[in-house]
Formats: sequence, structure tokens, C-alpha cells
Amino acid sequence: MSNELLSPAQMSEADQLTIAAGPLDGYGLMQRAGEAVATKVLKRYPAATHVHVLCGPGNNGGDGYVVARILAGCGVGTTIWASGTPRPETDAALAAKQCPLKPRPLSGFDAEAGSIVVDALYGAGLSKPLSGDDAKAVDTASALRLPVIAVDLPSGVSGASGEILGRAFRADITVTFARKKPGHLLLPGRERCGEIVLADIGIGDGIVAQLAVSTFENGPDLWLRQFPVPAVDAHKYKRGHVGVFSGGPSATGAARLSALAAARSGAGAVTVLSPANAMQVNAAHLTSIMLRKADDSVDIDEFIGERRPSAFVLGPGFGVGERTRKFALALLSSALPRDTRIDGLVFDADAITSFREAPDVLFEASRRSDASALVMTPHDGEFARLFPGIAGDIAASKLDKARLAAVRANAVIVYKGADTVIASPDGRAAINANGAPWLATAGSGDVLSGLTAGLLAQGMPAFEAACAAVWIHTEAGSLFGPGLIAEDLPLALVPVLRDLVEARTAAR
Ligand SMILES: NC(=O)C1=CN([C@@H]2O[C@H](COP(=O)(O)OP(=O)(O)OC[C@H]3O[C@@H](n4cnc5c(N)ncnc54)[C@H](O)[C@@H]3O)[C@@H](O)[C@H]2O)[C@@H](O)CC1
Ligand SMILES: Nc1ncnc2c1ncn2[C@@H]1O[C@H](COP(=O)(O)OP(=O)(O)O)[C@@H](O)[C@H]1O
Ligand SMILES: [K+]
Repeated sequence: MSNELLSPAQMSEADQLTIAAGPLDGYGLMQRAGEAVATKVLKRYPAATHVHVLCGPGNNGGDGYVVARILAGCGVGTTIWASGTPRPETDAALAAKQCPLKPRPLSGFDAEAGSIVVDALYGAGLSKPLSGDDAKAVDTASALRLPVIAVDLPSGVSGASGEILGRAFRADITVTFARKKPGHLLLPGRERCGEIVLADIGIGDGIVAQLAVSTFENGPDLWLRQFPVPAVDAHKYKRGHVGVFSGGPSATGAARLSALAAARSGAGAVTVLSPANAMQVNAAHLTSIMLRKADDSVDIDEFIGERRPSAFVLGPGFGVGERTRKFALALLSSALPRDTRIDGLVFDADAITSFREAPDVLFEASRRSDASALVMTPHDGEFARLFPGIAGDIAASKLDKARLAAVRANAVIVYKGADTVIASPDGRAAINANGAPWLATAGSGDVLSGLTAGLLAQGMPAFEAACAAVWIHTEAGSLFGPGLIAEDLPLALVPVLRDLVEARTAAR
């Protein structure tokens, strides 16, 4: 698998393990890294009049000296602008020595139209905000509108968090090594990377396997093996039954969007559970989706006992308050008829907000050993309501925050946004990067919660179901593109689901 994301510390461990295993040493890895970047420059910008290589004091700068040496050797006009000098006897110092070009101080950096910038100032070792000549170089490259190829990461972007430290280059291409880092996918870093190219520099899969990586880029590789495909002898209840709770008469649409998505995802049966006073409204808008009254926890118990649902969605349009808390706790509780198994619960929107004054009540319920698997899908605002301490931790990245929240709540957390992070209480986490802003439309989150419940009901484990739902949802949104409204999304899932079923069947 190449979907693992390495933290800067893991990348340097991979570096050490590779060197220890031989035959490549640190300088050999640097040669390969520099060759990969130089090859990309030559291929992508064959007509460039001149290449300006900006070299920092560490190994990122070392890669830059290799790039400059190769380009100059190929007859490309090349200038090195150095920010500091490599420490003596380091690989970077050796790379600088092997390069025949005399570096000029970065303070004088200037470039002509038609030239290219290679940013080799800082990569994984970035430890403080860019300042002085480094920051000025970012401004100069940006003012001159020159194409930038970043080595490993655009300087100024944190590889761990995607944060911008002070200033950062806006690269057209970022060539990184062995595996991507979280900062390539988390915002705002992702936006600064341009096209991301992964170069093999000799750090093998076996080395990465030794790191016990638990952070991944979300994609089918992560969950296709658990993706449900109906058996030949399927019948509707074998394909899972999802219950979706509806709000009152003026707030029923969210539940129906969720229910439709659950049905499209392959759940064999879906029931909208409606307050008595909203039955008419719901009935007027439902066809294949079933409808049943659910005013209190007795109604829920009866539904569970009689109809054996396998997953629930609670929250979209449901309303904030005591009733919502009661429903949530009843669903999490062990008061289910014996031999009934709920594969999973999805708490979204109002089910999250209802616990803002007492999140621990929810967390205690979900921590009980007999609680059903729980997936919660907060956007930024909802996340801050349920996890105020974690949300306010300025040292934590979105990835860290989702992980901490998952442990605190004993739930899979889908921390939504343009860089949705899915985190499991067992420590695994995935960052989703195939999204599109077309999804920023009212009701698209309701579709996501229904889709997640549909996959849970078909037996997908909670983390995999959440990752799959997020990926499918964003893929559908990207494919549909302009004009997308939430009503379009359930049908837009179909081509994405078809491709996944084909891929799953082919892999058998
Ligand atoms: N780890 C690996 O497996 C490989 C790493 N390579 C390269 O090595 C890079 C990492 O090298 P390093 O760990 O030396 O780190 P960097 O080269 O990113 O930076 C390290 C140096 O810069 C200083 N520094 C950091 N931020 C600064 C700032 N804002 N202002 C001024 N000085 C600052 C640090 O104190 C240190 O001296 C990678 O990004 C990659 O380009 C490659 O050579 C190939 C293999
Ligand atoms: N700019 C964006 N790029 C990609 N996905 C986005 C973007 N903005 C929102 N989304 C996704 O759209 C959905 C919106 O959900 P939510 O905020 O709950 O809205 P609603 O409550 O109106 O349904 C989430 O899945 C979120 O990740
Ligand atoms: K860089």
C-alpha cells in the first residue's frame, strides 16, 4: 500500500532504517531525491530559460544542491541562492561541495520572466516560521508569478499539520519522497502543494511496514475489501435495515435525504421514524422508503424488536434538546431485545449539538462495553460544541484533534470539511482529499450520514464504513460538479458505487 501518510518523525525513521539496511546511505538517498526533482523540472519545463534553486541549510537544501548540479550538467542555466550554509560533514555539505556552481546569498534573490524556481529551503525539518530573507524570497517568487517546484513540501508548510508557518510558497508541483505527509492533504497546506508527485528514492515498502503507520490517505485501498456486494441469494433484510429519525412537521427533509442515501448505498430496507405529527408530511414524500411512528423510546424498542434494524441515523433536522438526548442514550443503551444486534449508530447534527452542555453523559454511554458502534459526523461548529477543549488546542492539527476526540468519545469521528479527517478510537485515522467545494450545500451532510449508516447496516466495520462513505460522497460530489444540490447526491452516488462493486468483484 502506498496510502500511508508519514509524520516528519516517521520519515526520518524511514530514512535511518533504509540507511541501516543498506546499500544506500544518506547521501545516496539525497542523490535520488535530487534526481527525481531535476527529472521533473526537465520534463515539465523543457523550455525554461533559467532555473533558480533556493537552498536552505539542512537536507532539503542538500536535495537542492543535487538538483542544481544535475540541471547545470544538462546545460540548463542555473543559479543557486543559499539561505545559510550546511553544517560541516553533513550530507548537505557534501552535496554543496559536489556542486560546481557558486551559491549566491538568498538576500539578493531575483529572477527573470520565463524562469523557474526550485524551492529547497525547508522540508520536513521546518521548525519555526519563515522570516527574513526566506520570507522575502516567498514574496519575490509570488510577485514575479514564477512557476515553483517544491522539494518535499513548499517551504513554510508544516508536514505534520498542513499549517503555514509565517509564509509559504505556492507550488505548482511538489515532489515528495516515499510517501505523502499529512501536511500535503490537510488545509491550508494542500492548497500550497499544487500537483503532488511521489518519487521512489529507495525507501522500500518493507521499511514503511516497520513503522506501524496508522495514518492514511482515504481511498478504496483502505476499505474495498470490506465493501459490501450482495450475495446471489440476497434478500432485502439480509442487505441491512436502516432507521432514520425524522424531525417534526417543518423539519422532515433532512431525514428523507439521509434515508435515500442509505437506500442507494445498498441497504435492503430503510424506515423513516417519524413523530406522529409529521407522519402526513413524510408519507406524502416517501415511496420505497418505509414510514413508522416513533414518538418515544417505547416506540423505538418496539421497532427494534419487530423489524430488526441494523443501523440508525439520529440528528439531521431532529431538533436540539432533552428528547434528542433521550433517544441517543436509548439507542446506545443495552435495553435492546436479546438476539438483536445493532451494527452501528450515526449521530449527526442535532444529536451532537444536544450534548453540548453535558458531553460526558454521551461519552460515558458510548464507553459502556455493550454500546453499539458509534460514528459521529461533526462539522467545525459541532466539533467545538462537543469537544471544546480539543477544538481550542492551538498546538493540535485537525488530524490530532479528530484522534483525541475519537478516544474521548469512544466513537469513530468524521471531522468534516474540505479536508475531512476520519479517526477511530483504536488510533487509525484517514485524511480525505478527493473532495470538491460543490459539496458545500445545505443537506449534503445529511446524505453523508445516511450513506454511512447504509454501509454499517451491510456489515462494514465502523471506521471502514465512515471512510468509504466520506470518499464515495466526495467522489460523487466532484463528478456531479456545478449545480449540485443535496437532492442530486443520492442518485449521483450510483456511478461511484458501480465502479466500486466492479473493482471489488474483480479483486475476489
Ligand atoms: N528523511 C528522508 O528520508 C530524506 C530526506 N530528504 C530531505 O531532507 C529534508 C529534511 O531535512 P532536515 O531534517 O535537514 O530539515 P530541513 O532541511 O527541512 O531543515 C533543517 C534545518 O533548517 C533549520 N530551520 C527549520 N526551520 C527554519 C526556519 N523557519 N528558519 C530558519 N531555519 C530553519 C533547522 O534548524 C535545521 O537546521 C526533507 O524534507 C527532504 O527534502 C532527502 O534528502 C531524501 C531522504
Ligand atoms: N469545500 C468543501 N470541499 C469538500 N467538501 C466539503 C466542502 N465543504 C463542505 N464539504 C462537505 O460537505 C458536507 C457538508 O455537511 P454539513 O456541514 O453537515 O452540511 P449540512 O448540515 O447542510 O448537510 C460534509 O460532508 C463536508 O465535508
Ligand atoms: K521545500
